Amino acid sequence: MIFAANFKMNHTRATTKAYLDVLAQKLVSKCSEDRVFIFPPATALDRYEGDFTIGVQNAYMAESGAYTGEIGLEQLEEFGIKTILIGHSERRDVLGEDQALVAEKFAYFKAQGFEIVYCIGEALEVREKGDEAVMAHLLSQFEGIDLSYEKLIIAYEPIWAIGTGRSATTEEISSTHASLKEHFDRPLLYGGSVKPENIKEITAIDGVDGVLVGSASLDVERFSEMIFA
Ligand SMILES: O=C[C@H](O)COP(=O)(O)O
Repeated sequence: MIFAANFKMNHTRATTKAYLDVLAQKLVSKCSEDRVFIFPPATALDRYEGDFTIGVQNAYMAESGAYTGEIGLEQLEEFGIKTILIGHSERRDVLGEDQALVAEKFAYFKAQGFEIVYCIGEALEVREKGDEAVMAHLLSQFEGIDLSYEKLIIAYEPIWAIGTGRSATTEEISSTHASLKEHFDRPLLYGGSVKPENIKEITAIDGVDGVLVGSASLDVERFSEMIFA
């Protein structure tokens, strides 16, 4: 099982270090088959000791250059970062990344051999149109994406479940994951209001290979509770 924490724009360099010091101790007794990813804010990127992988939430598709405000390969290499989130709904809807840009980022970091957690998800108005509309939308988010890439992990995150405290139902997760898995043979995570109270139910669903957690990952005790649930 994969447990991924996306801090988004939360935590500082100091609080991330304190968090990871505690997490590293807890993960000494982690199940060997499980993997833990932490995506902290860019200011907290560093080399840390512990049985987890540090990933970057976003980066520009270049080694370095005149890209004000961005970080690229040169900055990631300083800390040995080789894992990246791409296509998160907040990058798409809040920061305005269209499918063409998301696919360009994917191609660049794939070429650099990065492990990529690629995010897809539909808005409530799409969900309300039914399963066919949901799948049509989700599959459109694979345009330009190599689904056979061996370092690809996919995260299905219904936008209407992100940060709302209301996750998708077991049936919604099960049916959507089953339909998605007809299109690729890669690990598929669920994200959207995952928390200690629902982690067991969600990770027990066939077709769920792990979770991508936002809000409930910000506290190391709650995130650890999910890993050891
Ligand atoms: O990347 C994480 C997802 O956006 C889920 O966030 P959430 O757990 O706060 O709903």
